[in-house]
Amino acid sequence: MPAELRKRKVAVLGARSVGKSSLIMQWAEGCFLDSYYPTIENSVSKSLNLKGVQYDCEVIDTAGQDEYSIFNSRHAVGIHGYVLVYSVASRTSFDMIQVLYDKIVDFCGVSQIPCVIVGSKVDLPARQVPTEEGQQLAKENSAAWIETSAKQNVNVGKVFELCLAQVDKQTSGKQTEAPAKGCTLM
Ligand SMILES: Nc1nc2c(ncn2[C@@H]2O[C@H](COP(=O)(O)OP(=O)(O)OP(=O)(O)O)[C@@H](O)[C@H]2O)c(=O)[nH]1
Repeated sequence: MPAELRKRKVAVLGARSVGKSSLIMQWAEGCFLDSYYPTIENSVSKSLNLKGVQYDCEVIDTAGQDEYSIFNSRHAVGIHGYVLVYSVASRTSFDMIQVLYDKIVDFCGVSQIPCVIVGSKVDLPARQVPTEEGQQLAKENSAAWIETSAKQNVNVGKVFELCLAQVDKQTSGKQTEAPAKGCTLM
């Protein structure tokens, strides 16, 4: 019997240079680049099979945000789930996570969104954001949470597995079409 198919569109957001593109590239292509090229916008597709379900994923890599960035409706319309990335070596990027989360729920008119909060670059020695603070932020927003290194390929696959699980948890789990308008309602 063919596996059940679920189509999922995921947006990856966060401050500039936190490693969004690197995370996606490591997940999709299995490679890492030390050089930095600011993203305008990009999308990557990949299929994966989890517990007998086939997920066809489209992942949107967005340009780095700051608190003054205007929220782009393309990052909410038709999106099933979110990956919000900060660098554990940047307190400013961590502070951006709640700002971004609030912008998304405000735009969508919902109280929570299927989301995984990611503390990236754990291989760097100069940590500014303790593990517990990341976990606490996720708890306060009913989000999943994980720390990663795209450079050392630590927990990269788990990011997207957690995101897909959050989507299934917060929707019927059966939805295969992206929402036609706005976010998935909670
Ligand atoms: N040490 C380390 N460096 C990383 C890691 N991930 C990304 N980088 C580096 O951080 C810089 C920025 O990475 P990008 O993936 O381009 O970051 P981004 O968030 O997509 O950046 P914007 O496009 O500006 O939003 C690059 O020089 C990467 O090589 C990591 O896990 N560890």
